Amino acid sequence: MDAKALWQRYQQWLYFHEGLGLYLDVSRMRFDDAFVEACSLKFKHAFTQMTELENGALANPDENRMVGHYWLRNPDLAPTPELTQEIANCIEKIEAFAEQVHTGEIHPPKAPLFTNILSIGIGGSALGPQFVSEALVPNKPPLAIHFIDNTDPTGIDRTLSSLDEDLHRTLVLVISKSGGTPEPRNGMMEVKRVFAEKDLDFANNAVAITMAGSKLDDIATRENWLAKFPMYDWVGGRTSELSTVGLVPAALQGIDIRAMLRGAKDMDEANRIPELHNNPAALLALSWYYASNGKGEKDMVILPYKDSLLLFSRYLQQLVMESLGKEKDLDGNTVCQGIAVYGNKGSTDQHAYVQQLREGVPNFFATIVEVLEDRCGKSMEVEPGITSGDYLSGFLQGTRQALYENNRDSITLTIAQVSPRTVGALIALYERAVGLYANLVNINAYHQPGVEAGKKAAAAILELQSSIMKVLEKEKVPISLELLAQKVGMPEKIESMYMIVRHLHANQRGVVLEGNLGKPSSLKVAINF
Ligand SMILES: O=P(O)(O)OC[C@H]1O[C@H](O)[C@H](O)[C@@H](O)[C@@H]1O
Repeated sequence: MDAKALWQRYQQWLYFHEGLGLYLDVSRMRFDDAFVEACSLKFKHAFTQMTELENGALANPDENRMVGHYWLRNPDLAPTPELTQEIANCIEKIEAFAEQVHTGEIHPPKAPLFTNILSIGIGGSALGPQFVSEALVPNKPPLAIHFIDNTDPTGIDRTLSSLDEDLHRTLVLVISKSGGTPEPRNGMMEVKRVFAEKDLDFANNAVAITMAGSKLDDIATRENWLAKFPMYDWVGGRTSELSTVGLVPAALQGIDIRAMLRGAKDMDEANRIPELHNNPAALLALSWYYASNGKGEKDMVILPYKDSLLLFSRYLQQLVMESLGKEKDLDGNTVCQGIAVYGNKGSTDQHAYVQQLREGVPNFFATIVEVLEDRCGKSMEVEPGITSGDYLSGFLQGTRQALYENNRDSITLTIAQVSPRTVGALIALYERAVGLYANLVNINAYHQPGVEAGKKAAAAILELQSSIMKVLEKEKVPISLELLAQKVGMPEKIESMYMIVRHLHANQRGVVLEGNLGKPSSLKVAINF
């Protein structure tokens, strides 16, 4: 396409939301009018489905759940007046709590103020808060946030040692929708132990964010924790950033949560317009559908040209991949759907993997995120008439052009600045695009059956470890792995047993291995009495 035609196409497809100062350019996605026409019926259906979902339909059929994250930023949409009231009350409660913490009305027993937050959670209970903190935390936040988002002992130690002397001034948020996920449970137990070692009462510093009646909820009630905030059955983990999960840590860090909610609400309104051209989420979904051939054939590379949006791709990874990565469609056909997401930031990535994007395997489409505001205030000139921000902007345009010239498609999403309002809008935009895309490919975006398989397998490994220890405790002399597997009664699990005992051996857990560690058949295993 020549420059003139491309400029026409750019103008034809450019979406602009005036209130949010948000532009979406899909002109560099090479779909033609026939493709758009062919999709229009599918979109008609998707818009209807989305309206039903917002009205409270059981849009997550397997789990028999409503899907209500859109109500969080517009409580009037909730299907009952009680829910509307509950959502509104909850936001007020969060604001009041943050205010009391900031003023010191709520304070730790041995200090006038809380100065830190330790957020313990994983998946949807970590990625949103991490993304938002990185994007929006003010320079001198009232409380500085730290995360434990795994069950990695070294990671836990590192986070705890960074808090060290401040632990007594640390507000610990334990975030788990289900309240039964092992990783945050372990994190909580490890943190509790350190509190006890320092003679601090954990309950005075602890806040639970979970569903009513969950295991975590029970613990928080029994131990009389400082505060509890509810999570709802009808909000999925990966769409929970604008629920208590994201709003409590954001408010505590001094981030304007009302502005985030407003941004999301405005975006939702734009995304309800049932016209492809005028609906930014639909334009995204259309672009994804085109690029991936409706089958996830291409990966989504997220390239924000702004350091503070670094975690956007990691946040989107869960939102997109856990929602769209499904084996079965809604009719039970095997479809193995999904779109892989990765990314980091520009222009940094131009010095890393953009080489492959430009010239290598063409298995992706890029989403370039542009932020118009370079910085708060004026910039110095690094060359006559040129600032660092001009460079960033130039690199962005250069990459977009270089990709296009080599037949690599891209979407460009532009926001005026990174603010609570635009971040709220970005979250809402992608939540809706994922929902629409799921409708286009006829899958349930709101369950995650595949995650369970890994969890069950992990639980089986821990059970196997207990069985191994029982057998070894009775053995007087070291035994081979083969004999161990026989005695445990699961010869087919010998490889897992090897991995378990090797791990125990490496961690002074009372199991010793004799022989060549790299030759499992040579090994003898015993309890180190
Ligand atoms: O918030 P939680 O219930 O602890 O869940 C945390 C995460 O774990 C699960 O494995 C799910 O796949 C995620 O969607 C969820 O966000």
